[in-house]
Amino acid sequence: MPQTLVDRIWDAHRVATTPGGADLIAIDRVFLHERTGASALKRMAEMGRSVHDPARVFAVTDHIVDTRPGRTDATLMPGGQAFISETREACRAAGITLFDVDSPDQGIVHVISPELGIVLPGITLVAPDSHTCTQGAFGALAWGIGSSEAEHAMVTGTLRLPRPQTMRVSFDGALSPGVTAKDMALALIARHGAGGGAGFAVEFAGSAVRALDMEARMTLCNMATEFAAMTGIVAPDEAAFAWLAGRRYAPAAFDHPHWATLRSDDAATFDREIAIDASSIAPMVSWGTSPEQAIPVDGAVPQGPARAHDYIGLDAGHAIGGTPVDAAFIGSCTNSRLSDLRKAAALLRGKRIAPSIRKALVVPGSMAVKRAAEAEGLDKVFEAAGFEWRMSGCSLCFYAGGEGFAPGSRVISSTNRNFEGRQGPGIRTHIASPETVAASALAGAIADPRPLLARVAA
Ligand SMILES: CC(C)[C@H](C(=O)O)[C@@H](O)C(=O)O
Ligand code: SF4
Repeated sequence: MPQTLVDRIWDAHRVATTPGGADLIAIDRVFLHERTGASALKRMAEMGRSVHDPARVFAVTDHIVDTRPGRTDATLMPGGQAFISETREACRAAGITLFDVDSPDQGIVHVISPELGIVLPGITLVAPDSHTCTQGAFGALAWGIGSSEAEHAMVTGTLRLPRPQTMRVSFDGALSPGVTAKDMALALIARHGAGGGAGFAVEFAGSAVRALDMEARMTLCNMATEFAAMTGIVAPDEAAFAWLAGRRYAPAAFDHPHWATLRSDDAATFDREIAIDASSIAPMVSWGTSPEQAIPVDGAVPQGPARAHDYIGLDAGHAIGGTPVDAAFIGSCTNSRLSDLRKAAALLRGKRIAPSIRKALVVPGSMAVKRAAEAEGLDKVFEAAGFEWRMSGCSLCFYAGGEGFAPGSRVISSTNRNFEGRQGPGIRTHIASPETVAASALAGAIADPRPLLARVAA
């Protein structure tokens, strides 16, 4: 019978079907971070349970770490210390590889897992973090779980859960210049709702997805959780195999016939199909407090819930372009990889951000991204433009205390979440691509990157 990619990976990992109808699924990798992983390990230790196979479990400190240059244990974020020391102790006791704050491999969990070749096509990978879906870009079934499920996965090597429904989102046609994977994700969520993917594992397909490089596919899959989907996945192709080959935990080559089977059959049927014309998408920016409240950057704020208008301070009918911003943030597991930084730097080269911008940060997704960017001189471009150049971590994607934007700030941000208080109490977040963040930082107001791109290209 013709199968979807998700069903194929599911069936290959199904250990049993339980009486309630849920399946017991073999879990190939678990990735922990200090914010949610330490507690899982601690509870396991208290109950006298041990990790089934420590070689399949990895951990990183990324969420509540200082990202200022020269960070040490003494400069750890307030609130982060306990999580970090518990993670260190628990990983040591359990024999789990930890990429700690001082490791050259440190970075945001979903950035370093692909970089190190820990995620692989066709595997199941879980992490107690909602953006684990990022890693579906490589054709893995990768999804976010809770801490207690993480305990179950570590102790038993399995998880019990119902088979998700399948959805295919096809983007066909060509993206216009200046339109990115971030805009594809925001357009999907704006058109079909922040709850549109609930209950589904979403396969992203179509010529516009095939045309994306691996880093852009990660951006697209990253936002599957903002669509309420269990996960996002892209069928792995030569681009995926080439990107992973030779990485530390990956096989040297992907030439076994098995790898070629990781796709949906032509005749496979999905529980739901959505088709989007990629050429209809413009650079997007969120105007409100949900990712579905996103509009083309040259559009006007529509009528939405009163509470969203009040929080964000923008009325219906207001042109979003030209809205003054106080801060700019380039980073997060959505958009902090080398290609993201290159694209933002290309717009900022030789220019200065507006004097009204009070805080502007570039936070590379990993120390490896940071080194690669520095080797190309991107750090100097950002600093000359007025951005701070940071160490890697989640930073102000996620207000973890200890560092914040000035009270009341309106931030243009390459992150994935814009709910009330996400980047700090009262902070108003507009999510967009790194290109739109760069253009807006230069203008001191939300700005369309396309005119600037055209000038840079000329
Ligand atoms: C801290 C963690 C549990 C959280 C998540 O799961 O998403 C964080 O990464 C986030 O983005 O809000
Ligand atoms: S970068 Fe932001 S969204 Fe991604 S894992 Fe960290 S806190 Fe979550």
